[in-house]
Amino acid sequence: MLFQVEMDVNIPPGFDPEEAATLKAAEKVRFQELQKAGTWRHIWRVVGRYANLSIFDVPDNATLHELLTTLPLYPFMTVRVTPLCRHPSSAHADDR
Ligand SMILES: O=C(O)CC1=CCC(=O)O1
Repeated sequence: MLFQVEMDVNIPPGFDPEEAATLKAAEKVRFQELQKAGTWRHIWRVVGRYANLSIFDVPDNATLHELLTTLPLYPFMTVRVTPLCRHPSSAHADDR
């Protein structure tokens, strides 16, 4: 199942910069694992915001929930999820 996921990251002012850097590095590592696995299919920066717009490919809602809530930056994120399905005009066989 495909999902559009928009993540806004809000690290509060005054948060320890070293801890923030550690969390960002851990987030990148987790992202790269999930990208290699084909689970985190796409990511784009949202212009002008500390936010990304991503496409996830996961078996079900519960898997996505587990995955998102265990991301290192999750405690600082506002997450919006939009379930997607294949458009009848799509030429991409891997859209599901
Ligand atoms: O920078 C972000 O939008 C948060 C994030 C998600 C994956 C990653 O590497 O950083």
